Amino acid sequence: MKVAVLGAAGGIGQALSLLLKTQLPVGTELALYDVAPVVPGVAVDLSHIPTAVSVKGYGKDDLASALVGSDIVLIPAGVPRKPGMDRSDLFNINAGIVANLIEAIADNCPTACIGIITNPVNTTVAIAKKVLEKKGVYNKNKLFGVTTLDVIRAETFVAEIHGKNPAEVTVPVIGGHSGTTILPLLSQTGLSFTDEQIEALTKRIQNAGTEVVEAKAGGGSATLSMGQAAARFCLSLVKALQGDNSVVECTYVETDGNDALFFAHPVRLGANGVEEILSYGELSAYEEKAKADMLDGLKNDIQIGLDFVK
Ligand SMILES: NC(=O)C1=CN([C@@H]2O[C@H](COP(=O)(O)OP(=O)(O)OC[C@H]3O[C@@H](n4cnc5c(N)ncnc54)[C@H](O)[C@@H]3O)[C@@H](O)[C@H]2O)C=CC1
Ligand SMILES: O=C([O-])CC(=O)C(=O)O
Repeated sequence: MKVAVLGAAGGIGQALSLLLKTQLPVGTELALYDVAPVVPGVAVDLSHIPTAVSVKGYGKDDLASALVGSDIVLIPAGVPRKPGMDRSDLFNINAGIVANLIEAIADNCPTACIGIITNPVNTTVAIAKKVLEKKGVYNKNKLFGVTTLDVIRAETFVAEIHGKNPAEVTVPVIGGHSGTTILPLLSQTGLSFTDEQIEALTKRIQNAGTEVVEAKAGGGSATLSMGQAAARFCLSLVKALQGDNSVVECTYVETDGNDALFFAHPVRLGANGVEEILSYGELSAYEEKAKADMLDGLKNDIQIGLDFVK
């Protein structure tokens, strides 16, 4: 098994790479790529941790070598938000970065599962689809927008309110990954909430990225919690690729278009990536309305991505 992290020297990239070095199965190869000259150093640093996962750093001109043979490619490359910005304000810089990296994936490891972290996720995943299609290697079962951070935040905040261990709480989060497109399904937690709690919790989960951006006061956005979220997603994918058919994660994937072309759903993973897109079940009236209200915005975000690739 080979896992590549593109943008590995960044805030997310380093946290994620540390977690993967310590948690990937024995014998895994971890390839760390970044345009920042520190990346070989990050790899040497991690290589001193005594686990049976080999780590190698790849600089700016070595993208092809980093990618060849990869089974999973995770992409946290790109710029993060500063206070006052929306995720969509990152489009101008990050769209081109993602498109170039995806082209290289198409050329060097066209059958890899790709997890896109770079914002705006609602749009960058659509860019990836188009680039892969143009290269003739698109497989919708292997392209994922990583929305796991919304899930772990929802689990944390719900556990806090109910005085529970977060490990015992499950909250599906559907839709997209920005503002109101993030839709936590509190009705499916098996726990009860007042209307006021539902309103406040939903808003907190939707604005949690901004909560971090403001607290970091110009120093970036969520990196450590995102590292944890991406590691959870990657380890689930590894398990599934190795034959476990029972792994379910919420992730932003291409759907039949019932809601929008891309929509985060609970997804059963397997040896070929998406094994089955699971129904998100019945929504409460509050959730139905929240979904109806955000769909046009999400579809617009997706269209911007599709239109970006000529
Ligand atoms: N999906 C999600 O839930 C989340 C997504 N993000 C997004 O993740 C991205 C990265 O965030 P951070 O790690 O905090 O930023 P960062 O600035 O700390 O790291 C980004 C890294 O990407 C590298 N990079 C830039 N262009 C590159 C290229 N063409 N190829 C390879 N590497 C390249 C930079 O050198 C840097 O090391 C941002 O777009 C951010 O908005 C952040 C948090 C959550
Ligand atoms: O808010 C941001 O810009 C980063 C992000 O996607 C998150 O933390 O959910």
